[in-house]
Amino acid sequence: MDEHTFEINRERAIDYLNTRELVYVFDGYAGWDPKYRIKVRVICARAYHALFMNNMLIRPTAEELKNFGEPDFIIYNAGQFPANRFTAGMTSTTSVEINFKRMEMVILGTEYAGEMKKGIFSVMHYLMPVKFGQLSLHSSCNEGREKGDVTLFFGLSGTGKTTLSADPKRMLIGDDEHVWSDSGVFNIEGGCYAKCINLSAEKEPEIFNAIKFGSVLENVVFDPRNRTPDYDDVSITENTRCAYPIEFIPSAKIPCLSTRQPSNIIMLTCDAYGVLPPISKLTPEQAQYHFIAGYTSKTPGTEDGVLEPIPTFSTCYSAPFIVLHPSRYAKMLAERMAKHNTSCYLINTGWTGGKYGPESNPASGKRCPLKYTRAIVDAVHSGFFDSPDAQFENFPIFNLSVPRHVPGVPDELLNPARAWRDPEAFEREADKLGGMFQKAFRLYEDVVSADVLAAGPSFD
Ligand SMILES: Nc1ncnc2c1ncn2[C@@H]1O[C@H](COP(=O)(O)OP(=O)(O)O)[C@@H](O)[C@H]1O
Ligand SMILES: C=C(OP(=O)(O)O)C(=O)O
Repeated sequence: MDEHTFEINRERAIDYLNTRELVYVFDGYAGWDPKYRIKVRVICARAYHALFMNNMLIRPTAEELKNFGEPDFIIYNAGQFPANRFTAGMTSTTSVEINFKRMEMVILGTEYAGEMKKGIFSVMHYLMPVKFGQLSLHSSCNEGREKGDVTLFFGLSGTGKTTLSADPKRMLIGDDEHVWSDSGVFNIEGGCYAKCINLSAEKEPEIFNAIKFGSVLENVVFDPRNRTPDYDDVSITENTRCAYPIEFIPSAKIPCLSTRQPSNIIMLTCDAYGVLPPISKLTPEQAQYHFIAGYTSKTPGTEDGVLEPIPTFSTCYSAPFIVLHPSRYAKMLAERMAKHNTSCYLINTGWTGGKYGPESNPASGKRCPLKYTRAIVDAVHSGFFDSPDAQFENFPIFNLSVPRHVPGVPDELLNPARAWRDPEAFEREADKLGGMFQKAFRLYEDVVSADVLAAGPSFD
């Protein structure tokens, strides 16, 4: 989009806001480390958008608000009003745009509140590396209560960052956007944005209980007589959400930062082909390879038009939000992992025992039960994989180290070659996925070292 089109859309948004009797303004911070935080002003026509950003940004104290001054970044949210399709460069009535020169964001034609938080994330993906030399990441983060060890969970939407980081055994630093800085890790946000589809108190008690007065439920159907939400109702969309201040999670760590460097990185992928093992331990080269490849499946939910899991390669697990070449972030990641001796695991929260398919087909797999993924994450945190009890086997084509046993998880689930009913069908899918990785990675062949290139799938 050229600057002129931005100016037209900006003017349209401001004109629309000026027609409203009530306009809501919220000032807050992005970034818990005062050295790197930015001041954000949100100007919108819907109270729900203002409350959403009140929950999602870091709320200033009364004193901080008094001295807030001019914002570093402004969001004009006129989402109820469409963009003009006849404006040169516009292809639809929806427009979400950021102008880095003006440090402004303009929203027209969509009321999905998530656009605002992800807009700020895109700005941080520029400012952090370029202005401050720090690494922004699409990740959740938590910290051990006793050891203070920090884990980062990378992953595209729907892979389990929010679900797995809300762990009563650990302190929550944040569920979606972090910066790995020279002095530790800090959360960019002051709240969480959880998926509500099929939410239950039994499976996800922390998130279920965070939904209370002050939270914003978005697209969730509820009974107007008693205001009871129905989390199984997807009649509006599968992308039902709740935004709540992070302190609604009892184990949240306030301020949301750690001065410790990460001990573990968990790369979350949701593999609809059911090929990747529920857990494998990565070498530093494999960590770089998988970070750049960013393989996962988009699941029905966040993105419009996704009706079944669609395999995708979203570089840095963050393609829609990064603004620099992926190799910039990957290089910083490799340097930090080497300097701080950070271990890395690849966890498949997607399908096991077969690929995605109708339940009526006995050859179909199913999504890895959450209780097993949680047991696997617990094993990472207990140090099990570095203990003499851990035994690994090689997972061909992908050349991954897969444990033979993990406490609390059935052994047969751990190696897809054994978990599938039909070993030949598994081999066909593994070949297909390996080939897809090779094809997707061609884009990056010229910017990575030979070691990283060799860390991907191979048919030799
Ligand atoms: N094994 C699993 N691990 C993590 N999440 C799972 C698993 N199985 C099902 N889910 C569901 O998948 C969704 C993951 O979404 P979420 O944690 O919000 O992802 P993200 O924060 O990465 O966008 C949740 O609705 C969760 O209940
Ligand atoms: C808010 C979003 O991210 P996530 O699904 O990771 O919460 C989004 O992409 O709309």
